[in-house]
Amino acid sequence: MVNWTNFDALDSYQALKNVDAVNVREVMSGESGAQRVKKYSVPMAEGMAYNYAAKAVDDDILAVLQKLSDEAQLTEKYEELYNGAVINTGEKRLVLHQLCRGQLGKDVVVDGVNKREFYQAQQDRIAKFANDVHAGKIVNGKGEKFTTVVQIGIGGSDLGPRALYLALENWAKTNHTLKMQAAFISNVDPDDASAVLNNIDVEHALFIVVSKSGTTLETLTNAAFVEDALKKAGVDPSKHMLACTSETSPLANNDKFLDSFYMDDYIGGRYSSSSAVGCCVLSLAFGPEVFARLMAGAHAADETAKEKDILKNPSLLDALIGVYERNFLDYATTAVLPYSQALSRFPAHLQQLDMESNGKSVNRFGEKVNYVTGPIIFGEPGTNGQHSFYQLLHQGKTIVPLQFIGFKDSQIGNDVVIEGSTSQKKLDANVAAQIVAFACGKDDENPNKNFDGGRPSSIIIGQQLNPETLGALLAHFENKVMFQGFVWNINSFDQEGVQLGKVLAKRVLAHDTDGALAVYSDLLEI
Ligand SMILES: O=P(O)(O)OC[C@H]1O[C@H](O)[C@H](O)[C@@H](O)[C@@H]1O
Repeated sequence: MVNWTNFDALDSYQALKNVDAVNVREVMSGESGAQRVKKYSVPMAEGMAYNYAAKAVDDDILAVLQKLSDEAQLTEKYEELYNGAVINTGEKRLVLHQLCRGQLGKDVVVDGVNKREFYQAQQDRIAKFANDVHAGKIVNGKGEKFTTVVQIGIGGSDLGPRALYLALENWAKTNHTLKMQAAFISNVDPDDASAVLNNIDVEHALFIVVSKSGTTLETLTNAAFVEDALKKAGVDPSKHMLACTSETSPLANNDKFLDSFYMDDYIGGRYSSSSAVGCCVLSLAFGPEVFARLMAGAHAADETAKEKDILKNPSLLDALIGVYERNFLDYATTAVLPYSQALSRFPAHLQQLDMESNGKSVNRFGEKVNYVTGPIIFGEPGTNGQHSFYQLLHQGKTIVPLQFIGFKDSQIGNDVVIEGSTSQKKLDANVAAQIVAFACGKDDENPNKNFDGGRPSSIIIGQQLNPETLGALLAHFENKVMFQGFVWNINSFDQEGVQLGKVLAKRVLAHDTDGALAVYSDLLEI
């Protein structure tokens, strides 16, 4: 059995308070910096590496972080999780998203159902459905092939799948495995659905209504919006609409859908890309084999997350360094900066993953904690970000730890040498330069041009963004967030904080308002 103890009650918490801080500028300058870049690197799944040379850690701090990991029983807690313990205490649920991509420990059986088999069976059903659509065995009312798939969902039923689709769209085109174009409708803003519908050929589109709960206002509204548009276009919605939901939801077993695919309550929305939620749209877009490759990459990362030695476990190490920065260096934010245009929506996915999971003030037993928890996450692809918010990152008063992601090869492979280098080389040169500029700064007599440096970063480096490396990236961050939640002794798997706004919005629509809500409603003429 593991002990669920508050972070500040651990010996290693006190030890971390007393460690000697590392001056990033000093250690990253000159020969010492070059040695750190070689030394402070951990292999990740699928040939990637997590390099943390420019973080404010040294061997002494790493040793205390190892003690913290052992004392807080972080890998033991992970083991409890994948073996089926009730980790989500708020909702009294198991947490099984890793089981969608492979068996990590014991069989998890609930009410006589082997959960790994259940998730695999849904993937198999989706694979058959997708293959039949691609082969023209499942067709529209006129007997014609579907060419487009549209996901209707929000939050975890949108961000992860959308980020993954965009991450692989150009890779799939290049590798001749883009079977269907995908589009996404999430916002209840009518312009979102209208713009997507205006852009696609509705007669040849399949729409997946994705909602774990089957009760989300935005998604149900958009599903009805699309149904209405299909009817107006003279198309039978039941031949074009699918459902992806949990078996107990109001959307389940509904014959107004062409077919339905299921996840369950043990998969949190922001962790659901590996379940039917991501499987459906990605298998239709890229083919089931590509989804299987994505899952294989994620499973490989899940396996490395079992390692007790933090120097061999990149997600655990990343988590612990993040905790050190958050609780002892007082850094409140983290920027995710992928030097890959394909990862344009990955920061948005990580924003939900991290902030919805670890934006908590009470521990897993509902008691207030006396330390800070999850950081604020934001980010944009480089080099675009360099010409936007990097000014503050370089010279602002707030130090923001940076998570870079970079690849040696492009996805499309089309490149040109201009002034002696390809665009890919320019991209990679920029990320290398940024890490050193942030860490080492530059002295200048003119204070306006002076860079203090000392701004910590890490980088995940891979050969190319493909299904395997993308899967490993996805799981790396999920596992990082999980380990951090374990350190803080919070429940990373519920999200009560999003409820209040929803309840009040329903009251506005029912005209049951008072106080400030009434005045705002009047101002907006609702
Ligand atoms: O999939 P659904 O049940 O429609 O939920 C969609 C999203 O809405 C909720 O409000 C939560 O904030 C998210 O965690 C969830 O992913």
